[in-house]
Amino acid sequence: MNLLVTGGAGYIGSHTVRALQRAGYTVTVLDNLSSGHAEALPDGATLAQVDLLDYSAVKDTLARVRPDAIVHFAALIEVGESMKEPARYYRNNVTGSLNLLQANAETVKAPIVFSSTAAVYGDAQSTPIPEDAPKAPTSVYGETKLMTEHMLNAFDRAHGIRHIKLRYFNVCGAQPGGQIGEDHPNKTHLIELALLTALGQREKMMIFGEDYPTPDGTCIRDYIHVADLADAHVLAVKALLDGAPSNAYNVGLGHGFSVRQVLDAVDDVLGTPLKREIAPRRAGDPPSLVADSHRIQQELHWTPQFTDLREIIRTAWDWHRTHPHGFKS
Ligand SMILES: NC(=O)c1ccc[n+]([C@@H]2O[C@H](COP(=O)([O-])OP(=O)(O)OC[C@H]3O[C@@H](n4cnc5c(N)ncnc54)[C@H](O)[C@@H]3O)[C@@H](O)[C@H]2O)c1
Ligand SMILES: O=c1ccn([C@@H]2O[C@H](COP(=O)(O)OP(=O)(O)O[C@H]3O[C@H](CO)[C@H](O)[C@H](O)[C@H]3O)[C@@H](O)[C@H]2O)c(=O)[nH]1
Repeated sequence: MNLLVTGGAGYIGSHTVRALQRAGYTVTVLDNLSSGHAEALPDGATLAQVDLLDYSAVKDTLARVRPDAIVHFAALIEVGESMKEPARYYRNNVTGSLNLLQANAETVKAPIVFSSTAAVYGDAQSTPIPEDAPKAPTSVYGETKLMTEHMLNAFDRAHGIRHIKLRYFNVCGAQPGGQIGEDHPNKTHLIELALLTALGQREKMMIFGEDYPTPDGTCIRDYIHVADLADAHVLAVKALLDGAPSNAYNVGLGHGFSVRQVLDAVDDVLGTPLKREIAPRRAGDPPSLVADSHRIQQELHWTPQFTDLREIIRTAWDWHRTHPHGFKS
């Protein structure tokens, strides 16, 4: 079976491409390498260096590869940046996704697994958050993902193209063995920044807000290991290829950790405390996002292997200390 993976040269994509290959799929990656790395691709994966904003190139790639299913990761991903540069986010994430959906509808009509996000829920009214909770993104990034979800629904209704939306919570860690890991050009993710601070590349860790309505005043998130998330994609692809109807699944562990608790866990793994400073809130950040992931566990039989935050951080640390400058190390 042939798969097209958009954004497969990125952090989550490159882990998932490997998991899909291990499950027996042949993978072509469509990526413009704006934040991904050709070096992150494993042997056997073919790279089509194409921008999703180039409609005819996307359509040509689909017509040539003729995938049985598509996994769609390609996007800009930063909550804070999306508030400052909304046009770039709407164009890349919404128009880019629309190009993919329309080109697919005009060619192979392959089912799609889509990278959605906990950010579609915004300020959640209850926690943990089930899939049918109200969607009210607090960031442009979250809005672009919710708009893409709506487009997927419309293409199912109009063209019978099925999809699975995977709403990831906070993805972290690295493939055990230290060969690939997180290397975003702009470093914004909490754990990646903390570990780069430990390597001396940053002076201190900033805590963005300590006046949130949470027990210690800092934001709460649900941290999931990238290898477990990659497995969720393999299960979603299999389900679609077996004829499953469209659906949405949260992917998280169901445990919330505050920014302070995450930094405490990083200190434990490093065996030494990082310097911390309180900074103002970052625009667009909801106070708490914790997943109710029962649906994917029950329906797709997803079972996370990494359930201990310190163990997850240790896998990320193995990657960063052996690749202090990412793929350029
Ligand atoms: N990292 C997280 O914690 C997290 C959480 C929830 C959802 N997500 C979603 O998961 C997906 C992957 O995230 P990631 O952390 O691996 O990010 P990433 O930046 O490492 O990967 C994104 C990939 O998409 C490519 N890309 C971006 N725009 C493109 C375009 N117009 N055409 C072709 N390729 C393009 C980039 O070059 C990159 O390889 C994204 O859709 C993101 O929104 C990530
Ligand atoms: O130096 C830092 C970096 C982050 N934070 C805080 O740590 C928490 C986590 O921030 P991240 O940037 O690591 O992750 P986000 O929750 O902002 O976003 C991530 O998870 C979301 C889903 O929950 C989205 O999908 C998004 O793509 C992905 O980047 C937030 O409260 C943030 O304000 C800090 O205090 N200091």
